[in-house]
Amino acid sequence: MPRQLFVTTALPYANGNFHIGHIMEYIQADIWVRYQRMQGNAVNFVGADDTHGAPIMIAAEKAGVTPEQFVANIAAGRKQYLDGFHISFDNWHSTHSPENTELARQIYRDLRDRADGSLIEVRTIEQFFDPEKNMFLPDRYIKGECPKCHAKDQYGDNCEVCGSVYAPTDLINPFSALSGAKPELKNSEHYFFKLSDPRCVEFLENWTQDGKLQPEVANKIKEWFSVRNNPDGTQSEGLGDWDISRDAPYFGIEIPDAPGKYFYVWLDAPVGYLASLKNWFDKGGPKAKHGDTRSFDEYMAASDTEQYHFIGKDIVTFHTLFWPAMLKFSGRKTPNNVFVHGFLTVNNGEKMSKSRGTGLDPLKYLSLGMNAEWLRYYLAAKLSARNEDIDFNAEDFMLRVNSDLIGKFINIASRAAGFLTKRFDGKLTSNFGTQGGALLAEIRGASDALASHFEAREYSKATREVMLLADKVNAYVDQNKPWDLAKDVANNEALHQVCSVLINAFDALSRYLAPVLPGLAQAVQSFVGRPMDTWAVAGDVQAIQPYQHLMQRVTPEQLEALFEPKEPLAQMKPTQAAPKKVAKSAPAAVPADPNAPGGEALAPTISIDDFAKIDLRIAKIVNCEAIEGSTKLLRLTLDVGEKNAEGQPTTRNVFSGIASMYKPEELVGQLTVLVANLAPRKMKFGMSEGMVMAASHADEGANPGIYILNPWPGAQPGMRIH
Ligand SMILES: Nc1ncnc2c1ncn2[C@@H]1O[C@H](COP(=O)(O)OP(=O)(O)OP(=O)(O)O)[C@@H](O)[C@H]1O
Ligand SMILES: [Zn+2]
Repeated sequence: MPRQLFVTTALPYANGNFHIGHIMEYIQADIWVRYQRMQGNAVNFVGADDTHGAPIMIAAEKAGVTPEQFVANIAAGRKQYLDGFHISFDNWHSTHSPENTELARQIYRDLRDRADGSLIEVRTIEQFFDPEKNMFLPDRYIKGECPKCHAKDQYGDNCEVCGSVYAPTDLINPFSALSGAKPELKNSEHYFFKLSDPRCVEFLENWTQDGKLQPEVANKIKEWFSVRNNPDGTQSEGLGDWDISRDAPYFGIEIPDAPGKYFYVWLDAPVGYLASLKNWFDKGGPKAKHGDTRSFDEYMAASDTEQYHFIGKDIVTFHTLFWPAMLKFSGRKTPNNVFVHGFLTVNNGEKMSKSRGTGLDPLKYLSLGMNAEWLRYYLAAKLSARNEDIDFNAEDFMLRVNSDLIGKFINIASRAAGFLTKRFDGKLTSNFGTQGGALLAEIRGASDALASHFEAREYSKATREVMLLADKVNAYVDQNKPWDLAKDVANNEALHQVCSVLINAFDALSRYLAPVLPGLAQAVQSFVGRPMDTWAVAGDVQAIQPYQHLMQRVTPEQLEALFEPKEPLAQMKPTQAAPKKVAKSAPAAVPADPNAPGGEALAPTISIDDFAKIDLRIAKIVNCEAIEGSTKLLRLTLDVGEKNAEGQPTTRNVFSGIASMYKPEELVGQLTVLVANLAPRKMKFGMSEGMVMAASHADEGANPGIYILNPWPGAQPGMRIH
């Protein structure tokens, strides 16, 4: 009987595009799903955008669009990433959908209306309210002075300077980060899920400690149940009740029979797993895919349906406490397991960040022509079932792809295929000889061990095992030297034998790696003429098609380009002959067009959201110096109205290619315009922390000159330009 598997990845928050951390999670889940499908199991693998909550509402307002439009724009960008990295979701949906609204409300009603006593309670709480914006403020939109170390401009829940944790009401001189107004304390009725109820505590203690979770995860959770003394002298209570409501205005799902109250985004986010699955069932997906004619409700009620969630370590509480309790006490099936992974860092620990735009840009990776399967293989080689961080290291990446994946594995096929095609019409023999027969038996005998590694998400063990087998195959090649055998037709039979062993070995190893390398597996399927999408295939390869190159090596230039920061325009100009390396990464050169304004055609239309991504600020040039060793650059010291944690004013260092036009002393004291959120860039003379805007003609030969912008008097450093 095939297993019935319902598999999800964490729903990405729709406030930005995917970063490489998301892609890692999807690759981890996709490998598992593909392995299960190869075993003949019926998998429904779904994802969705997590769309609700204050951050999205506020981001949409800033961008000048409705929240619906905002999340629709993000959704429209998802496909290119998922297709690009061969992520085989069956369905992608949204938490802003009729299915999710209906399911979230039903789960809530079921919790509220329990015959053995409601698990929902309404309580009045005191909260900060922004009188200008007319809304209650989420913790992260309240700022003020830290009550412990008195650092200014700290968030409402914790201090980034001294690390202490407090309530927003403890802040000294609090202000709204949205309007700057002084927030007022106001009462509001909130809805709570009574997780501290003995029914919930007992259930969760058992659910989290019965051995299904990863041991390190289960141990961490254990702490949350017990009353304990904190280092700062306070006492933690054990499992507390969970505040599941927010007041209007809020982008979310309205709570039934509670006008003006919305579900907190984390209440309806995991329900999105079910919503996406329901949407997939309602569209007839499972019927078309595995002949499953059941309804969504029937599927979820069936005792053999297994439910698994792949998530990152930052969202364990939601998935191992709140989510199972919501499901259990609304009378639904609880997850069979939650698989937790660590974070991906890039080049020795640099943490991924949406806002700073650091790390490894997945779309840039693809646009450089880098093979998605290199990344899938590399991550597989590092991923285990443990909740631990892994690092993407460029050198290690090149080594594993070029030496292991291509050098040890792919090359097996190319070493044998030519002889078979030229000398034996592509036909293989099943007479493998003693040594070859033993080698193949060993490789084929590894099938169960490899299967259990994939099942247990021990991908690094699986890839290591495959590479050890590949080493044995390569040792066999070196001993039997097909290129020597080919020199004398008297050795024809031996040559045929050796090459047939190699292709059969390659066939088996390709199948073992098929969950990791689905694109390669498809190419190998045509090459060896038998399926690569089932785990077990009996018999031997009979014949091959002429060999076509299966995979390129990764080049140092590709990796260099991948991590090269983008070149800001004004820093480049005026440059007659830019060094080659710089030119390569510069924005696509615009051909001079004498008829177009300024000598270059207008760039394609952008939306107001695109524009909103660029943060332009008024900057005061407080100092300006020529740079020894550069005839083009000036070093500007800019005041953009910024302060450090201690409240001291800070300045920025920016280089600008305007030395041909301005003397440093003429610029000191002037106001100008800075692109303030451009990623900092390391230049020969130091870090450049932004870009000063300047105008120039595309045809520098005929229209030389570069002119910086100068706002009208009255503008103050730090003002945003809209
Ligand atoms: N660097 C990372 N490595 C691996 N997984 C990550 C990384 N960053 C986030 N994730 C995972 O991505 C999933 C979805 O996260 P989400 O979209 O909320 O992204 P996020 O980067 O945490 O952004 P935000 O701060 O906006 O919530 C979660 O399972 C999270 O653990
Ligand atoms: Zn502090």
